[in-house]
Amino acid sequence: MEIFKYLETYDYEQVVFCQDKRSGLKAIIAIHDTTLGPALGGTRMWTYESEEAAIEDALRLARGMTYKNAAAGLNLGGGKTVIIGDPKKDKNEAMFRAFGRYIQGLNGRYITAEDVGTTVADMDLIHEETDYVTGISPAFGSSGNPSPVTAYGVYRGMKAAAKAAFGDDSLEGKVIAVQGVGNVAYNLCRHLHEEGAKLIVTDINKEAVKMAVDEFGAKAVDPQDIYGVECDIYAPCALGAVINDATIPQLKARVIAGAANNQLKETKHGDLIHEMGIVYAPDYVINAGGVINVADELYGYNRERAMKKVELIYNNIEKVIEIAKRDGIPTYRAADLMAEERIESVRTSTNLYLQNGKHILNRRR
Ligand SMILES: NC(=O)C1=CN([C@@H]2O[C@H](COP(=O)(O)OP(=O)(O)OC[C@H]3O[C@@H](n4cnc5c(N)ncnc54)[C@H](O)[C@@H]3O)[C@@H](O)[C@H]2O)C=CC1
Ligand SMILES: O=C(O)CCC(=O)C(=O)O
Repeated sequence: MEIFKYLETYDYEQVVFCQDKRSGLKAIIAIHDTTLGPALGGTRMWTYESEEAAIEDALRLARGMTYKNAAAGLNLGGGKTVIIGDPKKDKNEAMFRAFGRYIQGLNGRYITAEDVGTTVADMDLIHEETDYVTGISPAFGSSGNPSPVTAYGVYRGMKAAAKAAFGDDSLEGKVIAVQGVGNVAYNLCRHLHEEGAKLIVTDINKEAVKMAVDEFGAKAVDPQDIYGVECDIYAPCALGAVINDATIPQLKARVIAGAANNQLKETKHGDLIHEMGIVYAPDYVINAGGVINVADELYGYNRERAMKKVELIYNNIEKVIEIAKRDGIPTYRAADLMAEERIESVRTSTNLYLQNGKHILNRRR
């Protein structure tokens, strides 16, 4: 990988490699863009096939956070961390504390939170060493696990996408194929079940599937079969790149709306599903509930205020669909335009010199 060429192409600011051999920490912090404010994005712990795959994931996810935070109207830039390792076997206190010290060393340029493979308990350990962490225990006056809030945002966004496809935002009786029944999707399934949707689920974790079958009357299918099931809505809620050359020909859904980050393998796949008339709720717009929730901690966490902002994901998805219709472009492109326009407008206003400008974290202390 020609790293500087890649950084230049997508305009990344900074990449930090963190190594601590006593605890086994191997982490990559990627900071994409801090025009709007400090880079906020979670920490993913995963067993990567190669170091290159880990770097690529960190970079892609960090850039996604720039767009997610901008589109959600947050005064935050985009960043993300990946820790290379097995979240079931390789975690220890020293690892997260060492990682916390690396974050502290960035002096507020990057703020972390949970992502796949990390938990509130891990954030609490990071918090021993740095202020620049969100999603810590409610006992610290914090917001806790962001997943249920992300799920609520996905549910709201799915309704807006359903309205565009079916003329009505009710999900009652709709058949919804949910891929991955993890922290977010379990909570999403609960909302969908409560509204009377019929669920088809899959997961590589059999216990997760069993829970959805037992609690929500879901029908279970094997992981490779989820793409081709007869359904109204496909909700990708596991890992990324699931909308690709191999899966698109199998899809029967009229709507794609799910929690996973980086759902499109490449932008051409966003063009393809647009041509097929599928209403795609762009991943980083619909799954912003978690970051909206953790970002509220920077103002002194208020659950009610955070949930009100998350409700607006419905309106944001409607807005993206409107821009797409107006300009005759796919929704993923409309979302990018919305985010890019906001970043550019703020970049222009920050040209004005201001001594000791107001900093978002000042409000927290
Ligand atoms: N947790 C949050 O608040 C947020 C999560 N996201 C994204 O949403 C997605 C899900 O996140 P979480 O629920 O927190 O993660 P999770 O790790 O709790 O759940 C993911 C689930 O997907 C399953 N899975 C993995 N590979 C699979 C495959 N090939 N087929 C079927 N199932 C598979 C796993 O067994 C697991 O149950 C991720 O892409 C994450 O980045 C995005 C925004 C916020
Ligand atoms: O929701 C979170 O835990 C933090 C933000 C984030 O990393 C994400 O939205 O992917």
